[in-house]
Amino acid sequence: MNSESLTKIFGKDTVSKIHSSKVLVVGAGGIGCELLKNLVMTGFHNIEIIDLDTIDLSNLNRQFLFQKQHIKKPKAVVARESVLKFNPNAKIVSHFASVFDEKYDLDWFRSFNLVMNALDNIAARRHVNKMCLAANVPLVESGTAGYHGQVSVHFKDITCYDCVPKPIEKKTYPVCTIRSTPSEPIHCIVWAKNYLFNTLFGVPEEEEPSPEDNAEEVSNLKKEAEALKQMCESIGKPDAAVKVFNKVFSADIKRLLSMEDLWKTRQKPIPLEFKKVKEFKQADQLKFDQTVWTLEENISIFLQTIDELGKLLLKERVKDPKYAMSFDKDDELALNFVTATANLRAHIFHIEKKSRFSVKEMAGNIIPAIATTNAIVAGMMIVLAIKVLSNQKDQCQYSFLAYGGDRTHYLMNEPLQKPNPKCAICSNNYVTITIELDKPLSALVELLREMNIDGDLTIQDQHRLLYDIDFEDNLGFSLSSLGIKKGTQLTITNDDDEDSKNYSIIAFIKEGEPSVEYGELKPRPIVEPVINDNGKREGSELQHKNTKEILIIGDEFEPISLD
Ligand SMILES: Nc1ncnc2c1ncn2[C@@H]1O[C@H](COP(=O)(O)OP(=O)(O)OP(=O)(O)O)[C@@H](O)[C@H]1O
Ligand SMILES: [Zn+2]
Repeated sequence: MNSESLTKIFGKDTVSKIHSSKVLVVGAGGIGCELLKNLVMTGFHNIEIIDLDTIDLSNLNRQFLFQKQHIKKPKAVVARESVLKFNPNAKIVSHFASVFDEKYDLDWFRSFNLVMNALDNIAARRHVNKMCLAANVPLVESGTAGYHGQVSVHFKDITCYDCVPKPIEKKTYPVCTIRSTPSEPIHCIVWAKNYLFNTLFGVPEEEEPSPEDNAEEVSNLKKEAEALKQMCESIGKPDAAVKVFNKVFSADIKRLLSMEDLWKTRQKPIPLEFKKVKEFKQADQLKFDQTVWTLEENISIFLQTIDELGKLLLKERVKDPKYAMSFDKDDELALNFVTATANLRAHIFHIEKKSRFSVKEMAGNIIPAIATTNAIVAGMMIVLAIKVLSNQKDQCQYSFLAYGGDRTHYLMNEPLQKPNPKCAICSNNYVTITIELDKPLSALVELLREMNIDGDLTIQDQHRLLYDIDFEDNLGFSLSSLGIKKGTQLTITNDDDEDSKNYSIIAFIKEGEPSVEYGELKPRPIVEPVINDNGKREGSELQHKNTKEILIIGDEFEPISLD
C-alpha cells in the first residue's frame, strides 16, 4: 500500500510511527508468514525475523511465502527474500537461529520498538515474554489451533504472558481401557503406539505388581512378562511377525475373554486367527493414505512392517545394543505399523477402523492448521501493533476466535487486565548490573547494598546458590570463576524486616564500569506456600516470604564448590 493510502486510513502521525518503528517477528511459520506480509504491506520497513527451522513440504499449503524449491532452506531467510518482493526498499534482517540463543541478549531486544510472537510452543513464548519485560518492549502475542485463535498484548503494568497459568493438556486414558476394554478408535491407536510399538521396538513400559495385586495377578504379570520377552527376542527373525500376531490378536484376546466379568455389559471381542494373506503392494498414495484399509490389507501391512522395523532395529543394535526406536508420526514405516495394528485391534473389539491419515492426526495429537485462522490472527496482530505504537494502549483489547458450542460470535474481545500480583515473572524487578567480571562476588553484593537492598541476601544463578547468609564461601571468588558472564541472569532476593522492602530481582549481567540500571523497585508479593495432601509443597514457581524458600520448588539446588 502506498504512503498516501496508508495516511488516509491511519492518519499522518500513525504512519510516521509505522515508518520509524523497528519490529521483531519471532517465528516464520503459519502465523509468521501472514504477519510478515501484513507488516510490509502496512508500511513497516524495519523488520528482523528469527526462526530456527527449515522449510518442510507440509508447510507449503499455508506458509505461502515458501515454495517447493525452498524445501530444506531456512524459513527466516526465505521469508525475508519473499517478503522483500512486496517492498524491495524495506530493511529486513533474517536470523536462522533459536531465540533462546545467548546472542539474542537484552540489548538486542532493547533495539526493537515492538516484538511480535508467531510461535508454536510455550517455552519460547515464555522466554520472549521475560526478555520483553526485562527490556521494557511491548509484546504482541498470538496462537492458533484449528479454528481457535487468540491475540494478546503485553507491556509494563499489563498482564504478562505468564500472568495466566498455562494448562498443560495431556489426554490420558485409564490403563484398563487401553489394555483390556477399548471402545473407541483412539484407545486402539494409543495401544498400538504406546504399548505394542514400544514393547517391540522401543523402551517398554514396566509394569510392576502393585501391593493390592493378589497372588494370581502377580503370577499372571510374571507369565505375561515372560511371554513378552520371548516375543521381543524373536523380533528381526523370519517368524516374528506371525508370533506377535498370534499372541496379541489371538492368545491375549482369549485370555481377556476368560475374564467373564469384563463382558457382562460389553460386547465380547472376537480373537483373530492367523491366515495367510496376499502381499500388499501400494499403488495409489492418496488412496493408501485416505481410505480405510481392508482386513486383509491391515494383516499384510502389519506383517510387513514388523519385518522391516525388526530388521532396522537389529541393524542398529549391532552398533548400540541398547538402541530403541521411538514413534514418530512422520516415519512412514512406524505410522503404517501403528495404523495396521490399531485397525486389527479395532476389528477384534468391533470398533470403527481409521485411515492412515486419521491415525496420523490422532497419534500425533495433531490439530490441523487452518490458513484462514492464521490470516485472521495475523490481521488482528497488526491492529494491536498500530495501537501500541501510536500510544493508544488504552484502546488495546485481547481478541479470541472461538468456534462451536452455543457461541453466536466467532470473534470476541476482552479488555486488558492488570498484572496478576502473584505472577512469578512480572512481579520480578528486572535490572541490568554492569560490573567487571574479574571482581569478586563481594563487589556485586556491595552494588546491591548501594541499591538499598537490605536484610539477608540470596543470590542464585539458574539452579545454583551462589550466596546467602549461611553460604558465604564464594564471596572472595571472581565472578568469572563462578561462571558468571555477559548475559547471565541472576536471581536476587532479600529478607528485610519490612515486607515492603523485600524484593525479587532478575539481574542481567553486563561487563564494564560498575553501575546498575533499574526503575522503582516493587516489593515481592507475599505468597503462602500451598501444601498438598501429602504434606509436601506443591510445585510452584511462586516465591515465598522466607527467602530461603525462594528457589523454584521441586528443583534441587546445591551450593557450587570450587575445589
Ligand atoms: N525457539 C525458537 N526460536 C525461533 N523460532 C522458533 C522457536 N520455536 C519455534 N519457532 C518457530 O516458530 C514457528 C511456528 O510456526 P508454526 O506453528 O506454523 O509451526 P510449523 O512447524 O511451521 O508448522 P507445523 O507444526 O504445523 O508443522 C516455526 O517455524 C518454528 O520453527
Ligand atoms: Zn505476569
